[in-house]
Amino acid sequence: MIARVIVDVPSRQTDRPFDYEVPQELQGWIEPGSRVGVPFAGRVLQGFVIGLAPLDTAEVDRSRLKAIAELLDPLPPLRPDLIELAEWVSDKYCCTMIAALQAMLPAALKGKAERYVRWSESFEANEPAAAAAVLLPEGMREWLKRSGAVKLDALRERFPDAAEYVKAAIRLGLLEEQVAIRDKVSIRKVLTVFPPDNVEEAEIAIEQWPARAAKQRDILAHMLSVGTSMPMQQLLAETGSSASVVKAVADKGWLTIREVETERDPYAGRLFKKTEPLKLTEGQAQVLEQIAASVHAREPKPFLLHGVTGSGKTEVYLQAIQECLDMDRQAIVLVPEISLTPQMVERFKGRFGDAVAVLHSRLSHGEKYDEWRKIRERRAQVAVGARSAIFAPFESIGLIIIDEEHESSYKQEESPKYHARDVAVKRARQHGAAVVLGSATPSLESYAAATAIRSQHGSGASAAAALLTMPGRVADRPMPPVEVIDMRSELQAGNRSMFSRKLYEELANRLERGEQSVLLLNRRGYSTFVMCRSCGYTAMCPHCDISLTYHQKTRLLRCHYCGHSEGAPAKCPSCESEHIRFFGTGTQRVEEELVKLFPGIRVIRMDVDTTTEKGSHEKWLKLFGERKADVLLGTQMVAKGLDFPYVTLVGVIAADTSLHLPDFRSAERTFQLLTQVAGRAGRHELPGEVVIQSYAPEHYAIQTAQQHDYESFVREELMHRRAMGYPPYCRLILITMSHEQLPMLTDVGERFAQRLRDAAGVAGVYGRVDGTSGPKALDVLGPVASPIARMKDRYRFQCMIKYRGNVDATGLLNKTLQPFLQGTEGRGVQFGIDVDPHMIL
Ligand SMILES: Nc1ncnc2c1ncn2[C@@H]1O[C@H](COP(=O)(O)OP(=O)(O)OP(=O)(O)O)[C@@H](O)[C@H]1O
Ligand SMILES: [Zn+2]
Ligand SMILES: [Zn+2]
Repeated sequence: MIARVIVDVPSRQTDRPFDYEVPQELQGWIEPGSRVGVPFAGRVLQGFVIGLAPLDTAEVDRSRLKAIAELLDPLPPLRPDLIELAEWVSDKYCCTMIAALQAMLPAALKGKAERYVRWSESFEANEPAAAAAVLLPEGMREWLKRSGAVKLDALRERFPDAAEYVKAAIRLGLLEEQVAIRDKVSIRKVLTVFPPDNVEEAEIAIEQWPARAAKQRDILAHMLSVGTSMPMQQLLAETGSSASVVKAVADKGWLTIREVETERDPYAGRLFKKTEPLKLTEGQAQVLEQIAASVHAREPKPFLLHGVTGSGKTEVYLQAIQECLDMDRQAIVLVPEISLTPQMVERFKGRFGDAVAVLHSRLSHGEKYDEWRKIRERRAQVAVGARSAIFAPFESIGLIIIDEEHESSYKQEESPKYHARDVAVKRARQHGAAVVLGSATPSLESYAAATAIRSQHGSGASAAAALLTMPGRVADRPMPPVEVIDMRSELQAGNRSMFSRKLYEELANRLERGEQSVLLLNRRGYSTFVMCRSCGYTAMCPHCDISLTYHQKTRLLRCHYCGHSEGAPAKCPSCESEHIRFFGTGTQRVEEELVKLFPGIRVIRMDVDTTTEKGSHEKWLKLFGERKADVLLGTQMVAKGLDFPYVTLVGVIAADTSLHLPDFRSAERTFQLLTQVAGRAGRHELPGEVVIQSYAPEHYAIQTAQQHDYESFVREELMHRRAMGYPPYCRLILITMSHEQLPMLTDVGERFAQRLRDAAGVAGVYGRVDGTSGPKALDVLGPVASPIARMKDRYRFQCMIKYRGNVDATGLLNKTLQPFLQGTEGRGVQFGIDVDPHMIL
């Protein structure tokens, strides 16, 4: 028997399966989806078996055929449907097969940690009947019970023919698989640092701290600004300091260090109040009926659920999931990373209890692995998670829900650059599952796919979807009235504050009435950079063409692309002026102004600076939910999914900053943001109100957001897209090329673009793509220097392929790129490909 193995070499040149012999002792253990170690170019590398075949079909001669060196897990971590899905992902997004496969697994399975297997006492206690049903080889049960966790290799050696039984027992939960031996204990001890009790004293101490011990001072300042305890490891990572410095501060009595027990189950011990299904409104019931019918019919049909903010989409999701579980099938719910708050988790755990597994990036590797195993071993039937949860290893998926489907975080920005929405539609087709894309502000792509626009122009991003709508809020609550304030006339009237008179007044009202406000500072396109006010000098990364970002807490300048960091200068390096300023996050300035205007106001500020620590995001929301603050002030992250009954005012400080970015989606993103944040007001009994401040109040994105008028926005926006030839009227592929030497790069770039044009010409599809061009066309724009023209000391160029949806552009690209790279023409130029890019900048 031979195995076809995708080996972990991240290069396009070796992106194909290699044949290996399956040694006698591993027969029965190895199946498609197994992870193995194989000899490759003189080393043993990790690989995935994607198929088995008879020995005589091997691509090389028997004498040169190498054997698989080791088996890494008792159960194959990948299911056959996921291997097929990986093939689709690698085709569609022009990425290597290995990148696609690895995207489907939890990080704990990527390393080469030892595998262990052990007897599960808890399972046996709960399900003796099932336990008895598994026929284990003579003596195995006793041996395992005696030995605790045993290495997979030891188990195989002792019971060479037990493959089938062991795998069945793991699937059933009778045996447990473990990554590393320390996983045996579910409680870990973590060295944790606690901030001082007396904050005022500590602040004074910081002021007077001797200058030569600046590192110690920084540690203490960091702990004060965080305000809660944190693991030592995390503190060191965040400050770049060393443990001895932290100990020195502790020795002086300002910090406490001790061991704290932590649970592996991130939600262990937390009680979720059981919720019962609500009686649906008529609108909800109609929508549910259609979704349920599709679930029952096992029809892989996507629905686009356009429901205004507060229309009760979540309750529809919950009841649709129930239908799916009743059929003994499983459900995946994707929510944007940022909305994956305890509030959100509670809604699902409250209804389905332990059947819910939660997957998100803030979990540790071990926690993620545990949640993943719950799914694979059928202990969980519902997976709630961010983007990558779309790969949850369920056996029989009946329903996939994507909440806030317009969110750009569903698009992965590193390879494989997949979009979870499109993967969901594909996976649903494999399983015969229904798909629900829900949003108050659907993306234009999805909306076009669900309406006639797509069929007219043959450019749909995903399969045609059926449109479902919930145009009103639950209990006939009104949408909040939105007032748009022209900030130009404020200035003319002599108001130089960042708050308009109206917003000031309304804030004062809320304070008086004890109600809460949400303030959004639209900061897309801004960053915290350093600029000299005398000469205009800005601090740039020496390796990348991009300004450095200032980090308040560590007082360091960092490059977001390569990680370079340096101390913030006290004097301008260019003109020696001392007027060098940190243009802070902006939210900080708003906070200062608020405190000045309303002495005693309680403000929670949420932005990148205050939410980097694990759990901080949740902490702030919890405080706000408990009404321990009057104002929740923040960036984009306050706009989503929040449902607080006492929020009656939403203010947007600067609505337009995102309007003028050189990105064809800027109007769409602005409309979405304004509509979402406006939707936070008046969701319960108390009526809400929204004030939007703008310097371009006549812009249609702002006008239509004011009217809560999604359809009008779409109509206007589609006109622009059509005229300019942008999605959904065409599709895009962004090709980024990089090299250390500029002349080499320009030369290769030109050649490659020409090669693509030639190939399109031969295929008979080469032509301009805009609103008026014919139905079958593909154009190649560029190459031009990328907006970030140099990164990590490499120059960057880009080409854009613009094409109609009925042209096989990825096929053409794959066919052109492979020989180009394998030949001599590529000359070390690195290619990055982004299909349906979201970041054009
Ligand atoms: N049938 C119902 N009866 C009573 N209350 C309901 C019903 N359905 C939903 N609700 C309540 O209405 C509020 C809004 O619902 P939900 O948060 O699901 O809205 P949504 O459509 O997801 O909004 P958004 O897009 O703004 O997140 C919630 O507090 C929810 O508990
Ligand atoms: Zn200067
Ligand atoms: Zn850099």
